[in-house]
Amino acid sequence: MENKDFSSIPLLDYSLALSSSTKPEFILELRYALINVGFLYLSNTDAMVDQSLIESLKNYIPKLFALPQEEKDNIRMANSPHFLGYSRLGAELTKGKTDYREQFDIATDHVSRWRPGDPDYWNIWGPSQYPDEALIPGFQQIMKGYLSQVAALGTHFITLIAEALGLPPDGLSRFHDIPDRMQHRGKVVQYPVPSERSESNQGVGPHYDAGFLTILLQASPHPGLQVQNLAGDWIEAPPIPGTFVINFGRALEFATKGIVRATSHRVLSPPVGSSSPRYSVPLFHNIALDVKVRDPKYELEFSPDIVKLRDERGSLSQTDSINYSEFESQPSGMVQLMGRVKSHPDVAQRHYPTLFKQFFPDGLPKAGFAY
Ligand SMILES: O=C(O)CCC(=O)C(=O)O
Ligand SMILES: [Fe+2]
Repeated sequence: MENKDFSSIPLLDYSLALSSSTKPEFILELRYALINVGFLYLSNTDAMVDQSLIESLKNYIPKLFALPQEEKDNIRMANSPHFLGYSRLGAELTKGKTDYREQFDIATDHVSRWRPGDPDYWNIWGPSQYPDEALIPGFQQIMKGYLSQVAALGTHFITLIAEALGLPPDGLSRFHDIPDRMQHRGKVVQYPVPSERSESNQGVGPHYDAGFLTILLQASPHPGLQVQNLAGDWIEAPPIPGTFVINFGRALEFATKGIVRATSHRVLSPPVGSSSPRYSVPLFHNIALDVKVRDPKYELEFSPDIVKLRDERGSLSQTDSINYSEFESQPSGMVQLMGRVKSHPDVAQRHYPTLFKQFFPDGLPKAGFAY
């Protein structure tokens, strides 16, 4: 039998999707990436995301992390019921090991619609915290522009995903509210160079992403991102200039009955002795908070030839990542809230005390467990 596993990550040219003569070719390549890989590189996205915005953002990132510790702590995540803000190095565990990264969670602009009495999970979306403008002039504007353009790219990309799965372009729209009522979560991440004595090179341990898709900017030339194929081997996904990396999350996998692959991935720290940290900016494109992906009202019908491609692919014999099985029964917002409570217990203790006690009956652990 032909081997359906992957040993490299496909590169797709977004501009092909924008012209009717080349779109069918793009859709076929996307179908392969969705079903067989779960990851792809996307080039030529300038119709949606200004290259100048990407360059300015890259220039700001080292300055953002170089802010005085006190200023970073002023916008710490614990201030925010929306889990948006700064997390110090070593605040999260994945698979029981500390993730060696420092990060700012910053989302697209959104006003929380939560009022007392509403479900808690409505409150995971809300305004971001930015550093004082005087400390890093212009960053806020660039970051907001970047997030909103990349989110719009994601919204268009989802129509292409629908087509690649044999659905009409709006075939996945039931999972989203109108764009103005959605929030998508970005992160600016620094993976420091470990010291000679460090026992671990875990930037972030093996995991799946939760939502529909993640659009990742590798903002420095370091390798380190790795993707796990069906055989369990780790395939390198080094930065390719002028591209985003796109991968699919558990919500899309559940919503498509396993046709789309959510693929396990991890990041290794830069090698000891590297001259600079690795930087990345993922944007996690969300689905609406109230959607229960397994509710019959959201069930999708796929043609037999698409289902056949899934069945021929086979399934993962073993994985290093286990998470988000809660999508079987819970609304998407609740799945996200539970994930956040586990990874940021200090934030949960302050803003969601009842849930906190459920997950941490013995009180605050030293660090959260991310996945
Ligand atoms: O930093 C990266 O390249 C990937 C990060 C990642 O997988 C995540 O934060 O979910
Ligand atoms: Fe990830």
